[in-house]
Amino acid sequence: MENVDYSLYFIMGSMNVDNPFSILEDALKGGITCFQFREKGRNALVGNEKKAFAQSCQRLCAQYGVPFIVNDDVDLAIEIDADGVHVGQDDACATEVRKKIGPTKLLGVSVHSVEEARMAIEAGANYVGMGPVYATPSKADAKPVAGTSMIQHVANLYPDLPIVGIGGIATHNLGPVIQAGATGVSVISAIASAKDAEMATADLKGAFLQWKTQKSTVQG
Ligand SMILES: Cc1ncc(COP(=O)(O)OP(=O)(O)O)c(N)n1
Ligand SMILES: Cc1nc(C(=O)O)sc1CCOP(=O)(O)O
Ligand SMILES: [Mg+2]
Repeated sequence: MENVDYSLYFIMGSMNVDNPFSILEDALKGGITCFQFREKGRNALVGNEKKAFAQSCQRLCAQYGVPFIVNDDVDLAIEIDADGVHVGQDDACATEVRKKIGPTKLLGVSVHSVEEARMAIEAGANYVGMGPVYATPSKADAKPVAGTSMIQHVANLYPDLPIVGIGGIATHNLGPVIQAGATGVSVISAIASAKDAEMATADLKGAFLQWKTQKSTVQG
């Protein structure tokens, strides 16, 4: 899959939200550019229920031309022919995942250092996720807050590597993430916990475009 737009990357599962399917639909209407199906933790669906829900989200994403990426579960991603898979440092080995999914599916890898970024590139990652930039309410086992300095470091070293900032990102604090060199931002709660998910998505998109324009104007 080529020319993926990572600018506004929404992550969600069925846990902790009342109507995940309608939130996803609102997020798609509002303009998300990538979606990650992240079904894990307490109250997460398993087995056939998980697969059926994943497939309904996948069909919806396809209607909007938005890539559908599965978190952690490489076998599910292959079984339902998802557009890609995202793995962290404690998940399946990225090199092995690339071998399993083949050359065309998207591979995202969470990284926290230059060395992890280098290894992700070697493994054939299409993009990396870097966080938590800010404190996050959505991941109990998140690493300590990292800010934006490592994003800036990795972006300078690997200018062609798409970087998605993640963790506590919202409209009001998205600017420094883009200024540091991130290609896009990934969010859960800024959309999933919003009163109006479509409007929240449109606001995030507007803020992203504003900061991106400002960055390219300054860079010339
Ligand atoms: C885009 C993106 N970046 C980072 C992560 C975190 O992945 P991981 O460290 O494997 O943690 P879990 O999400 O699996 O709990 C991500 N999912 N997406
Ligand atoms: C899934 C995930 N991964 C993180 C990381 O730092 O790797 S932070 C995170 C949760 C992001 O949710 P919210 O936008 O609500 O903070
Ligand atoms: Mg993971």
